Amino acid sequence: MSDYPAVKISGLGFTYPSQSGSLFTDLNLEIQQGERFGLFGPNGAGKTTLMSLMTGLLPFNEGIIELNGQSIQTKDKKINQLFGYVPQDFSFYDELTPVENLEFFGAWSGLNTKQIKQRTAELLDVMNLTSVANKAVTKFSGGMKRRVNLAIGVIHQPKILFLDEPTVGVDVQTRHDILNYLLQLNKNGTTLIYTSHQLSEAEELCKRVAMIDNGKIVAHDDLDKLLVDHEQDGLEGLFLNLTGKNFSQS
Ligand SMILES: Nc1ncnc2c1ncn2[C@@H]1O[C@H](COP(=O)(O)OP(=O)(O)OP(=O)(O)O)[C@@H](O)[C@H]1O
Repeated sequence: MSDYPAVKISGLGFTYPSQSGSLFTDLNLEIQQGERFGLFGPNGAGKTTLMSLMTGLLPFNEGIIELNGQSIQTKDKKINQLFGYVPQDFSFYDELTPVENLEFFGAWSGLNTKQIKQRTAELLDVMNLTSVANKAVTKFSGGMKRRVNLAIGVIHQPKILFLDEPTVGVDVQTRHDILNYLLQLNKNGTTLIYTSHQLSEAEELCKRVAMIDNGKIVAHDDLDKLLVDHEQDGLEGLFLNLTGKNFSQS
């Protein structure tokens, strides 16, 4: 494991071209190796945008974002192999089967044929998708699609995994299975960087959190410590205390 933080953001500035003001100004954040880190905030706070910046999907001009000590702005393909991204919107090809999707994204992330075959079989099993492995994803339920989305994000065994609302629209059993899988990945050394509006799930998964409001980080610490410091017994109260906004309405 390297000595670098998993993520280091220094002096980040970002403005959407269509917006008048900056969303982020001089934003700084460090996430250490092996953390289970949650990024929370009201609708429009900037969580998805920050994920897109950390994963290089959105370009920026001000500041530096490093993953394991490497700038995300480098053109080196190795940095893409370092992290996985499970976006809120499904990122697979609907008309393809889970096997075809995993083969495609496995090759895209640099795996060889043997590795792709092995990882595809493993992930179909772990995600309980073996019986539908050769059926087009378009006919799947929301929960099955979430599992395909997650499998694609982890096919290359990334060291850092970004997850944007990975359990939206899934049933209790699927949520439980996904959370257990993520905890297992973290035990084996994967850094998890997660955002969600499911607070009970977040409390279960995240050890360290940052609260973001209007593009500013208003708190960043161990979840347990923040709860004690702000005399709260859960993320819902903490959120209200820090942002003045009700999470369930955000
Ligand atoms: N493509 C875009 N072009 C212009 N403005 C955008 C774009 N995407 C997001 N924004 C604006 O940037 C701000 C942050 O949005 P973002 O989606 O990052 O928030 P969020 O915290 O992820 O919200 P949510 O909880 O609703 O997913 C909002 O004011 C939003 O309107």
